[in-house]
Amino acid sequence: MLRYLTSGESHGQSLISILDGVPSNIELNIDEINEELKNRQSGYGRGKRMEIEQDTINILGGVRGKKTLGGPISIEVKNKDYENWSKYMNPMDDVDLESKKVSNVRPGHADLVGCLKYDFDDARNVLERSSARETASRVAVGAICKQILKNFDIYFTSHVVQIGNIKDNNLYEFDYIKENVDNSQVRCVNKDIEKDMIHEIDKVKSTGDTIGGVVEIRVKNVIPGLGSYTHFDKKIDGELAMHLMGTQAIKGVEIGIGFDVANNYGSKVMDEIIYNDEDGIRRNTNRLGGIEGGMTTGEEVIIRCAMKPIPTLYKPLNSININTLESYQASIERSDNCAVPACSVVCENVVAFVICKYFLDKIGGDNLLDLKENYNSYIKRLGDRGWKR
Ligand SMILES: Cc1cc2nc3c(=O)[nH]c(=O)nc-3n(C[C@H](O)[C@H](O)[C@H](O)COP(=O)(O)O)c2cc1C
Ligand SMILES: C=C(O[C@@H]1CC(C(=O)O)=C[C@@H](OP(=O)(O)O)[C@H]1O)C(=O)O
Repeated sequence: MLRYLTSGESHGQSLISILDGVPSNIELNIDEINEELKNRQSGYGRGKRMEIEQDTINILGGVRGKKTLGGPISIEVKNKDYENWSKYMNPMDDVDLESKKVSNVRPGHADLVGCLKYDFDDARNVLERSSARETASRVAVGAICKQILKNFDIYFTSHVVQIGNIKDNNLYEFDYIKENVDNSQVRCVNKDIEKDMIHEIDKVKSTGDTIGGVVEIRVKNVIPGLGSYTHFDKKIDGELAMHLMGTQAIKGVEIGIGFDVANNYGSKVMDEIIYNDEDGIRRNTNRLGGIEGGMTTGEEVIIRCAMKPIPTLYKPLNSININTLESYQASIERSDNCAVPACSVVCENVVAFVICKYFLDKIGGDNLLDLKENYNSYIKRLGDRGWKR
């Protein structure tokens, strides 16, 4: 079973992930993984921290000569900012616990409940781990998963479809999205709407406020039958939602038309099934986003995620000092103003992990050769039943 763990604090030495369950002989392209990390850092609205970090991975185990060995892969992303934080963050030396202490807890963050639950008088002990810095690890893991799936022509893309109330309601082809997202901007493929989004981010920033939005993730060439209807914890939509909701600041996940299923009649929600000799079994529409009964249908997987506005405001919100219980304004050091574009890259890679996990579960194989043979035999069997790739 494909699984991973991440470890590390936002201003600690490194972020570490261990990805276990990758078959052997998968060739890894480090530049492509680093490109994903760069994209996560680049979006419009990011704060000063991104000027310090230049995320790249260092593979510490599980790979030899650019090919996976079948064992756990350990991945390091160094925090450059550690140089500025070592006297507060060193794990095994005495550290300065006072001068960077966070007592004025921030609404919308894990600060308050984290301090109560883990018995801390310093919210730094909470925020270091709850920080979305951890998403760099998830992107590194997802980027490796993408490289596994590339061997089977399964591809991923994502774009920003909403910033605040500015929406891009158009439906685009997968390749059009891939070619037109600009990582240095908002990752909205419609350039006119993107300008409005940038204007909106700037406007909100000038008032000391923050803004959220919606990202869409697409997966192309997924085979039918990833996931299962047989038990709730085998449903792939459930697992996608868990991993995406487990991403910092994601407050809603929709598959296909999502909440709109409730506004429409059944005839406008279901995707009718058709067959012709040339294309095999197909759908004219894909409103249910490529998942039925907890399984992929073979149509494109379409997922949307709502990201809340960044909780740290330059116009600070009212809160309390966790130790004196006096009223204060929430602490602020520095912060992103809008991280929706970054979140699009994160969610895309989070989805890549889940799709890869279910793909390996369905197809099986300790090495790339076995995987390919099993895959071909499944595709052939589906072909005999009328489904064509
Ligand atoms: C890519 C990304 C960047 C983020 N940057 C910041 C930030 O700079 N400042 C901040 O206060 N929150 C930021 N957040 C959001 C917080 O990490 C998140 O809201 C917080 O950990 C509480 O978790 P929750 O929103 O899931 O409840 C970011 C989230 C993501 C996904
Ligand atoms: C470091 C990253 O994002 C951070 C996520 C984050 C938060 O509270 O979630 C707060 C900020 O951290 P800092 O206070 O160090 O500037 C962001 O920069 C990153 O995405 O790599």
